[in-house]
Amino acid sequence: MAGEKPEAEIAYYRLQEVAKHNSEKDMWMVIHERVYDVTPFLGEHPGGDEVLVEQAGGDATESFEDVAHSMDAKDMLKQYYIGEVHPSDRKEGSQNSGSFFKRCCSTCIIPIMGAVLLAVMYRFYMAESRLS
Ligand code: HEM
Repeated sequence: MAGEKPEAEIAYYRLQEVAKHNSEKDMWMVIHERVYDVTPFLGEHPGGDEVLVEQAGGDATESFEDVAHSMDAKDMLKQYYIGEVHPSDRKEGSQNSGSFFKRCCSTCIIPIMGAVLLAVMYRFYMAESRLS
């Protein structure tokens, strides 16, 4: 599977490079920070060529997700995978960017802070009720 390639084998592309491949003879696009060469898919896409042409050379993540493509469609992406967006061009907070630790921290910090606050309040409450 694409995401399982060892780090050294992964090809990284700058968005500037992806943008050059924007014709019907040579069409790349980005979906979730991954780069796909969809040239062979033109003429085969059940949603038509027009929508692909509109996204040619750009980031098609939003339009791809807006259509709520099936699992089969998501599986098909693998066939066209050629590499990843260069880390310097990734959007902050995107699904595929940042380390696991960074992503986990940003989602876990609020519940953890809430739990700590509750524990402190509980201890304070217990100490008060023992005094009275
Ligand atoms: C390589 C990328 C893409 C693949 C592999 C792909 C695959 C597919 C497949 C298999 C379908 C049939 C329905 C399904 O199984 O979900 C479909 C439908 C469709 N796709 Fe894509 N698609 C891609 C990119 C896009 C993009 C960038 C758009 C932009 C809007 C798009 C728009 C649509 C539309 C409008 C339909 C028709 C939905 C319907 O009739 O219900 N697709 N696509």
